Amino acid sequence: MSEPNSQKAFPVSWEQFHRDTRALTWRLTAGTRKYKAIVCITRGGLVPALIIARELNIRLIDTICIASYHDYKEQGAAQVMKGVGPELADLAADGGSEILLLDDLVDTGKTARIVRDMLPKAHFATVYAKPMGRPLVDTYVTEVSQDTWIYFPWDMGLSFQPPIAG
Ligand SMILES: O=P(O)(O)OC[C@H]1O[C@H](OP(=O)(O)OP(=O)(O)O)[C@H](O)[C@@H]1O
Ligand SMILES: O=c1[nH]c(=O)c2nc[nH]c2[nH]1
Ligand SMILES: [Mg+2]
Repeated sequence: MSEPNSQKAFPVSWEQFHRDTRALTWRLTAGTRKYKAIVCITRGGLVPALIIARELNIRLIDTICIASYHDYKEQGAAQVMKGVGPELADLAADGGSEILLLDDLVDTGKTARIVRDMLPKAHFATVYAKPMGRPLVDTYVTEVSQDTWIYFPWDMGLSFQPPIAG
């Protein structure tokens, strides 16, 4: 879903994102699965990848680079610009059972579907999830409604807020 159609705003600070991503890591460690590598979906997945790699002491990190083209009303075609690199070929060979796949959020599930097709056995985790994409995610922290736009700290800056009473 693209921003102009959304009615509710869910702004996230750096501190909150860090806290929520740590909470995601706790959830991931509750299971018995161990990961040898992280694959993050650029660009939004780069930030949770840093935080989770630090917490889980994972140093093998790769990207899947996807560009989505948005028009005014809805998300357009998505193009995979880069898949997993040759260094991860062995880990990807069985579908990625020892790979942790990360993104900042799942919305319509379009991006998730592409990466799940590429690594069907990887564990796919996001910090936030909207209902349409939620069934495609193995672990997430916070669900927001489909008509909510999540504002990430890297997209925002400090600005004047008009008084609520006008
Ligand atoms: O479930 P979907 O509807 O596919 O939406 C979720 C994707 O959209 C955002 O990325 P975006 O394509 O905006 O690119 P970015 O990560 O480079 O900001 C977000 O980071 C997810 O990757
Ligand atoms: O910053 C963003 N917030 C969102 O809610 C969203 N959904 C898809 N892509 C998104 N990007
Ligand atoms: Mg993204």
